[in-house]
Amino acid sequence: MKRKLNQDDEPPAADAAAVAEPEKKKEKKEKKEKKVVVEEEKELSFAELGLDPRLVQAVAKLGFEKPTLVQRRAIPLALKGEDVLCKAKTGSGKTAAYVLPVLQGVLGRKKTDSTPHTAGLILVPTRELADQVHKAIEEFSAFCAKDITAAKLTENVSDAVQRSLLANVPDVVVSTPARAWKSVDSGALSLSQLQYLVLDEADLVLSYGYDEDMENLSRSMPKGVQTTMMSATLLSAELDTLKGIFCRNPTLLDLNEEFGDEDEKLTQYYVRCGEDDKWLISYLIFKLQLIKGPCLIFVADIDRSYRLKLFFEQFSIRSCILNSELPVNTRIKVIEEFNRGIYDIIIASDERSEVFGDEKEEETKGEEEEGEGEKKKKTNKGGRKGKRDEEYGVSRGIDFKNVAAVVNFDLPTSASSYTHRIGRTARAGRTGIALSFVIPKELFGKHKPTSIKSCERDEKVLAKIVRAQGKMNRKLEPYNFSKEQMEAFRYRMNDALRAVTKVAIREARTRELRQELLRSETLKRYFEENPAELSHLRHDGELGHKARQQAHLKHVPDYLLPKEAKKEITKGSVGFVPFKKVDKDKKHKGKFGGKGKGRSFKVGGGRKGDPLKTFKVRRKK
Ligand SMILES: Nc1ncnc2c1ncn2[C@@H]1O[C@H](COP(=O)(O)OP(=O)(O)OP(=O)(O)O)[C@@H](O)[C@H]1O
Repeated sequence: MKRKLNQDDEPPAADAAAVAEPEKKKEKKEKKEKKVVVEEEKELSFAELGLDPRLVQAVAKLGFEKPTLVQRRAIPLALKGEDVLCKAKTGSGKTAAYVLPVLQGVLGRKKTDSTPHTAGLILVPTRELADQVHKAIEEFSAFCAKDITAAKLTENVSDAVQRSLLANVPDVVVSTPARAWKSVDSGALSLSQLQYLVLDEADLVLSYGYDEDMENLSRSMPKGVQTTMMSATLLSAELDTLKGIFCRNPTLLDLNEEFGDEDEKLTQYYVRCGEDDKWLISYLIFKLQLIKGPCLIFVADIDRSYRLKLFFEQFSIRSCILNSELPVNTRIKVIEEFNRGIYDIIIASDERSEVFGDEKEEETKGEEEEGEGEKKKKTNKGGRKGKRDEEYGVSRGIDFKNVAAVVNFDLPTSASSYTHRIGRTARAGRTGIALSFVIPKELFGKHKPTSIKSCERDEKVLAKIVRAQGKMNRKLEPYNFSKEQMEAFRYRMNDALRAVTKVAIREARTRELRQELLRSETLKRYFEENPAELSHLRHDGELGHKARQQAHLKHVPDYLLPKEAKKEITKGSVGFVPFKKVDKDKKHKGKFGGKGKGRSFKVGGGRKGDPLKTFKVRRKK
């Protein structure tokens, strides 16, 4: 925050001599503070932050013209050797803010000391995030030749492969705490000469059931390791815990407070509606393309994600699924391909509350208590279930590119989950929309087939979300759909819902899993040899073998569309949404402009060239 100098505090003349000395000091201090302001206004370049020219060259290649606020503030502190605890909004560029100083440190050491040792450890809560951070390190060190090596420990490889990876003594290691500790414990990774420790999504790293691993790791590190911790949502109690474990005397940067109205690029809406209405509205939004561009839909659990996908398939709306059951390679590839513009819709199950069922209440309670008392330390060890990957997560830290909208089909159970989910859009200064469905208390449980337990507290959670967003100078606005016009589509929605039975969901879930496992393992080698062919493996194909197919639902007949012009949901469009599509090119695009146009995906040679086709045939034999 830019500080104003107070010029009204002139001391009385008689006291002037007595205060002369402190005054001088005060002036000096004020000058110093002023300098900070001037520097801020000047908006230093990456080079002016004191970074190595090779790193500056790399960020330039990535198209980063100037450092973001968090980079301007955190990088100089880290370069000075200070511990930093930083709270800055989602998508504000925290990755570069902590990676660049670590790389700079490694480069600096290599000038005088060429003995190999792991100098930097970056801990993240999920494997998806580890993959992303590892890629960022590779990009930022693109001009450092072989001076910087990095490894991630989150791949599905055997212990032997992991060992050989670490035998090369990478300068920087990216991992989840559990995998880092496993490697340290087995002797494959040595932290004895560690200089830099980073905890990204620091609050989650601690609350994910990693506390024991973190304590073990902290005991394996030398004293005086420089520590940086980042998150968009750090509570004061969490900060205290983190400080207690790792930091000497950290500098706290709370940049969320410096974020003004005028910087806001995210528009947030919520829709209060019945349990079945959200299926109806979602059908209309996506069939009539009221939201344009790539979209992320969050649902409460895995079954729900398949249900929504199968429901959409009834209307020929294509989507991909992300959940913790899918192999990590598939998950990472879906994210990559979404970022390349291959898919329009991802349905992600945000299972943190499902996997750590017991924690859910505690988390919400903790937020209620925020500011009043200590947030309880979470213990998640007991809550883990089934074969799901405990290190799965896509609402935290993942840099989905160009997401036009985040739809909270099911509202999360806490305000901080909401902040991270909606943070997948409006990143890096872009605009975006968040739309959340909220089930009012009086409508909860009224439509049994679509009712889920987590929505019972929607109203309470919404109140917390509004408060938490308010603290960041953000607001949510109500969005109303015209009930009358929606009604015309209700019977189609009911037809589709009826076709998506529990059996169909179970079958789709098993089938998808089997298929992805097979693709992931069997085809791995083939695609390693033929990387260009990877794009043949689409993840938004149809699952609906068992779901009754109803051709009439695939199109929207003219008579159903109201006369008013169709308007897409955009910033500032609060209130009534008429549905008719105005599209001059309608004739050329098919009656209702079907999915896939604009972001069309074409693989060389169509189905003929699709290796999966042959693969499938072989499997059937
Ligand atoms: N200085 C910059 N100029 C332009 N783009 C940038 C700059 N710094 C980062 N970006 C881009 O901004 C996007 C968001 O960055 P990043 O993922 O580091 O955000 P974050 O603050 O870590 O978000 P989250 O809280 O969700 O983890 C990325 O696509 C990144 O490439």
